[in-house]
Amino acid sequence: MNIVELNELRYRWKGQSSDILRIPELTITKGEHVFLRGESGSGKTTLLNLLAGILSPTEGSIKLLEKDLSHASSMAKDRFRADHMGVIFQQFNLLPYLSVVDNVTLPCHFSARRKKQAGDIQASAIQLLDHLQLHEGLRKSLVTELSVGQQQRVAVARALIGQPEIIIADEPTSALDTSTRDRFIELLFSQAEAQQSTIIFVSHDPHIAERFPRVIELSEINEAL
Ligand SMILES: Nc1ncnc2c1ncn2[C@@H]1O[C@H](COP(=O)(O)OP(=O)(O)OP(=O)(O)O)[C@@H](O)[C@H]1O
Repeated sequence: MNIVELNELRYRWKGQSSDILRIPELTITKGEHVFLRGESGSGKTTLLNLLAGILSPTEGSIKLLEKDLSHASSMAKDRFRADHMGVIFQQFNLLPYLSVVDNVTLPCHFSARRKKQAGDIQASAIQLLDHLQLHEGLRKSLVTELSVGQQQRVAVARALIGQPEIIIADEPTSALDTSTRDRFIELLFSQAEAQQSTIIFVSHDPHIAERFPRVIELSEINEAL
């Protein structure tokens, strides 16, 4: 099954005279772990935002799970993201006034599908946090009391809860030391494999790229560069 299908995709920022992205074709299939590589400013985050439905293509189509979402309303895209995507961005977008566990269970409050798949959402959050080796004593803490590396793990648990089909991660390991980074990747992979999720991962770290079975060089698929 194709999880992502791009066709003749173009994206141009408002006020710019040229496209930042022009991708004739890209297909990512179920369960693939894909690493997206490219120079700073080449459009990696822009592409992830298009996939996540935060931006809309200037031209062309984006199909996710075989549904064409290019011209869907923002509400429909928000719904789709809540139901089918776990997103980890550079700024983790954790809610400062909620505890660690409540941040992790958040997607289940926006998506009945994710809630159903998680089952007991508190237990599911705790299980994910345990897998990610977040100290038990921190579960009830506010996320503002956590180190950046600990916050990254909370963001990962939140992305994985309720078994979304697509995990999108933009530089999620930038604040981790090498051993925590390696453990983080192991856990992301094993969790994604257990739930058959597709991963699309952006990072500047060449050691992480080595771990991915498929590396996409943005310059090779993007004719706008
Ligand atoms: N909100 C915006 N409005 C206008 N231009 C933008 C906006 N966000 C990004 N850009 C431009 O789009 C281009 C691609 O940016 P993007 O963040 O996608 O690159 P990137 O490959 O993720 O870079 P990095 O590796 O440094 O994070 C840059 O030239 C940037 O200036």
